[in-house]
Amino acid sequence: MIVGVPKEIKNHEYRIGLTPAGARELISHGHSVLVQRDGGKAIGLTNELYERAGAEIVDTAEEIFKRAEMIIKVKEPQPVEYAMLREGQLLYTYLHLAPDPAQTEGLIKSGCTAIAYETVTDRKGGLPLLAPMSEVAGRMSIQAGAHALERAQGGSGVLLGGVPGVKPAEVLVIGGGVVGINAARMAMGLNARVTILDRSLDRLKYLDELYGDKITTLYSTIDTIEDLLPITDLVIGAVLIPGAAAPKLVSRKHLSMMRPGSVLVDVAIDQGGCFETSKPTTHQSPTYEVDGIIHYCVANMPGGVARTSTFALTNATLPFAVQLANKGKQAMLDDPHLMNGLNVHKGMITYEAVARDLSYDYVPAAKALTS
Ligand SMILES: NC(=O)C1=CN([C@@H]2O[C@H](COP(=O)(O)OP(=O)(O)OC[C@H]3O[C@@H](n4cnc5c(N)ncnc54)[C@H](O)[C@@H]3O)[C@@H](O)[C@H]2O)C=CC1
Ligand SMILES: CC(=O)C(=O)O
Ligand SMILES: [Mg+2]
Repeated sequence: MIVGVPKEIKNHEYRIGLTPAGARELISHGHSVLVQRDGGKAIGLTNELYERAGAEIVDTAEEIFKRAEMIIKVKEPQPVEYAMLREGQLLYTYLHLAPDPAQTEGLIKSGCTAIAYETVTDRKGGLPLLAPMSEVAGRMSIQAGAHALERAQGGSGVLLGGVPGVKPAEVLVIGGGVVGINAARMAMGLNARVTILDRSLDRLKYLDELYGDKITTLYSTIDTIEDLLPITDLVIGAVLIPGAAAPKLVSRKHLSMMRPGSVLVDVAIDQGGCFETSKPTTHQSPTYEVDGIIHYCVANMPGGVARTSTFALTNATLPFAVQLANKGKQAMLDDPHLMNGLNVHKGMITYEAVARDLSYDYVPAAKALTS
């Protein structure tokens, strides 16, 4: 199969869908890999490294989309990209369709077969292709929040760890999954006081067993959130209902309960955000203020540490990429976990939460693939 890797075009997105080592693995299985010129240059993955791995360097995205049978990317296709997709072509990338009707329509119109990293599953019930970027974003969320708390950034001027004689900041992490646990670890490491909320009692039990009295675990309800907001300096939004639009857990009226200059970091923004006042921001202009509260809502946080993130992403995506290149759509029929990644096929929506949130008919993936 011909596999194409275009340069990412989202604002300050320096990740690339495949490392040179990943390209070499695909080529060793008999596939051809096309990489857009300078696609990895910003993070030291030069054209020469890809060529040494056996890949062909191609000048334009147009040529990649034209020649490749499978496109491997990082972020959801932008309008100029989904306009270039076609029926029979595989698209393997993050999609986050539920909050993005325009992209969904674009993919439907293209007729392509679109596999979303964020809904591929594993045997343990996890999301193995989302997890590495959630680890990155969870860890970054505390750095981003700490910076936004600085007075010159509009924050309240609180240092997360405090100092001897001055109390540390209160960090509230809503959602104790992969983002949540990584955020909590970083916040604890900086000596902040950490509370984690979740709706999964199993997850709260796990976190409690792991961290004991270093954190507080609480069941997530509106009451719990309202009790905590007035004493919280930094809130991390880290909830997920796979594939679905994020539930809104902090409303605009809640902002007035918080101390001015407190910070909300909405990591769940790629699924539409879990705070009512969230709107996607970029690395170029990551924060804005609503009612005295600083919001950080960067939808591609891992792009900020693109080198680490690119290696972490390819480590996770490569085994499935090899299966897809080897077997085409049969790879999904052979592996139910990969099939869970299928969101759109030949104009059909094959992921139930996306169909429900955007009011499309739902066609189960197995049926769509065999129709
Ligand atoms: N902005 C960015 O750059 C990035 C965003 N993300 C996003 O971060 C979000 C979280 O991802 P993961 O941690 O990997 O998901 P996860 O599935 O590991 O964890 C989500 C947790 O939220 C909990 N949850 C669901 N509803 C809840 C509620 N009402 N209250 C409290 N907890 C609730 C679940 O029980 C689960 O433990 C996702 O939307 C993901 O796409 C991930 C990476 C990068
Ligand atoms: C998961 C995601 O949205 C990202 O890595 O940018
Ligand atoms: Mg998006």
